[in-house]
Amino acid sequence: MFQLRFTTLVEAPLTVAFDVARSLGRPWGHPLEEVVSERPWRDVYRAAPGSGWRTLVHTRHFSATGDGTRVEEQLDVDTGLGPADRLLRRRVERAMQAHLDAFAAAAARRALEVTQVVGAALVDDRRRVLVAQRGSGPLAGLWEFPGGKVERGESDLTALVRECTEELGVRVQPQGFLGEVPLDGVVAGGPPGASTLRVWAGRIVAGELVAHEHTELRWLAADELEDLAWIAADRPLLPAVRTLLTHP
Ligand SMILES: Nc1nc2c([nH]c(=O)n2[C@H]2C[C@H](O)[C@@H](COP(=O)(O)OP(=O)(O)OP(=O)(O)O)O2)c(=O)[nH]1
Repeated sequence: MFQLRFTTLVEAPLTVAFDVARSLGRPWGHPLEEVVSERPWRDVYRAAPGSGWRTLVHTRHFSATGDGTRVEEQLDVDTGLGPADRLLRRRVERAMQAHLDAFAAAAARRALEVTQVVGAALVDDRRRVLVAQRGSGPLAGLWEFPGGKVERGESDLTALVRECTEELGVRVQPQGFLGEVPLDGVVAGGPPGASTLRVWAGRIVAGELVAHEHTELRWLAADELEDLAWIAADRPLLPAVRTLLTHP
């Protein structure tokens, strides 16, 4: 019996890392059956009963970070053949390393096809967050984090600073990463994984706030977050914003 763990940081949003991992399969020939699939957070596969393995379970966790998606994998293997486990372990380890390098490269390539939106949860000295009401388009009237689409060749944080200057007339300093949500079908329709929103905490460091593109700007305290008419896709990020405001 042995257990192997691998951690890979992939320069791609969650949905892309998850979908590419699944399309690549695994570096061994034995077919596995899926027992859990929670896109884009987690999946678990195991060798089917009767396949000859006493245990073969492959668990993957995907989590968003400021630098991309962290993929944590665990393999639990028992051939039931004692010493054969040791040989197998070395082979699986080598095969997995090469496989994970290829996975990271493939996911980074696929990420280039995704529309990435960045948002800023800007916090003031009174522990309030700035929210903005969209003025036009299908989401007009709903509230969001200031921000916008990352342009080709631009980093997420460069885009965040640029968008805040364009939309609000201020210079912001991004701080900790707050989270990521899929925007499938929200930005431009498109297939699952076609767009994502990644949000950072931040502060205004220069300039006077002006709503250049939004109908209205508001500063909200933690207990006012829930009642706002948010773009629905943003709601899963609210607990992290609340934590930011209550435990700075
Ligand atoms: N800025 C922002 N956009 C969001 C949020 N939630 C959400 O679904 N979106 C969607 C709305 C839009 O479809 C898309 C962002 O596009 P945008 O039109 O603001 O981007 P942009 O400023 O780069 O505009 P453009 O160049 O396409 O005109 O992401 C959010 O919290 N903030």
